[in-house]
Amino acid sequence: MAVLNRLLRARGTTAVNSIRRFCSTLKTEIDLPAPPLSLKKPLPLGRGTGDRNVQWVFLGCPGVGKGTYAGRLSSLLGVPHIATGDLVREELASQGPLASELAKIVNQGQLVSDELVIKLLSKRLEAAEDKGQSGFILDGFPRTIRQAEILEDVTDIDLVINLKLREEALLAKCLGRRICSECGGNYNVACIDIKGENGSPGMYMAPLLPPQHCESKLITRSDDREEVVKERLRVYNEMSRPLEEFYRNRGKLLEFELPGGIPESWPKLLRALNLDDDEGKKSAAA
Ligand SMILES: Nc1ncnc2c1ncn2[C@@H]1O[C@H](COP(=O)(O)OP(=O)(O)O)[C@@H](O)[C@H]1O
Repeated sequence: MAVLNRLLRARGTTAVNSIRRFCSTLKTEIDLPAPPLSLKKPLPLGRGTGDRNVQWVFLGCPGVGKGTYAGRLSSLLGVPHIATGDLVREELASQGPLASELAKIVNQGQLVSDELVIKLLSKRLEAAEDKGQSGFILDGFPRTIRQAEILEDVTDIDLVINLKLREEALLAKCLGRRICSECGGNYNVACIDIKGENGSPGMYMAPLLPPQHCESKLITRSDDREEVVKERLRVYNEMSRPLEEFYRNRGKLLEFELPGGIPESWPKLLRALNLDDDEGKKSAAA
């Protein structure tokens, strides 16, 4: 990890080479030219035999549903879904030396340091590599321009999906989030029903209720409290929103406005990604 720390202090050529060496253990094919990106036909990008798997990123505000759609696409495409928020929470739960400092940061809705997130992400990518997995769908990383630059130095990202949802739904979705403490299933008890007015359409998102055997084991994330969610939304706008421009300038950004809940949004997302004719896989992920 000293290599990463050096890189984070000075992103000079030597440091970049160091991280390239480091990341070559992750088999991220640093020197491969990025496959030509066309949002009309983003697939099959690197899905053929002997080629690498997709390397995608999900952007979007807290509560937008990055985890839900990244998870579904990861099952569909057979690539690991890597959520840095989950990695941070695992580190917190491990009660290691960093746990109490981390808890303070996360529960105030702030970002943890780039150094720590990169360390956790590198470990996770190494584990994926050890399991013979290739490609990834990143969710929650990068979250700052600095993280995006570091990622760009070490690998090619094919596509960045920017999920968008009406502002009034975001807070309610975060506050409605529930996790089963036993099986880890993610649910949402919020029922979002925005009436259409003055020409703007209404929107309905049904709750995603847990099965009966999970009902008594539901917990709420400690950072899904109203004041913390509002701070996370503010931090997102300040630190992460500039990533849209960063990836738009590179021709990698796919903007996707969620039209409603999973039943309406999932087929439309598949269509936007040119995955909709793959019926077998679609049902496998449903
Ligand atoms: N890439 C990152 N950089 C810095 N902090 C991160 C990153 N990813 C996750 N975190 C930390 O973990 C918390 C939870 O992340 P996540 O589950 O992705 O939340 P959200 O629902 O806000 O998208 C964040 O508020 C932040 O403290």
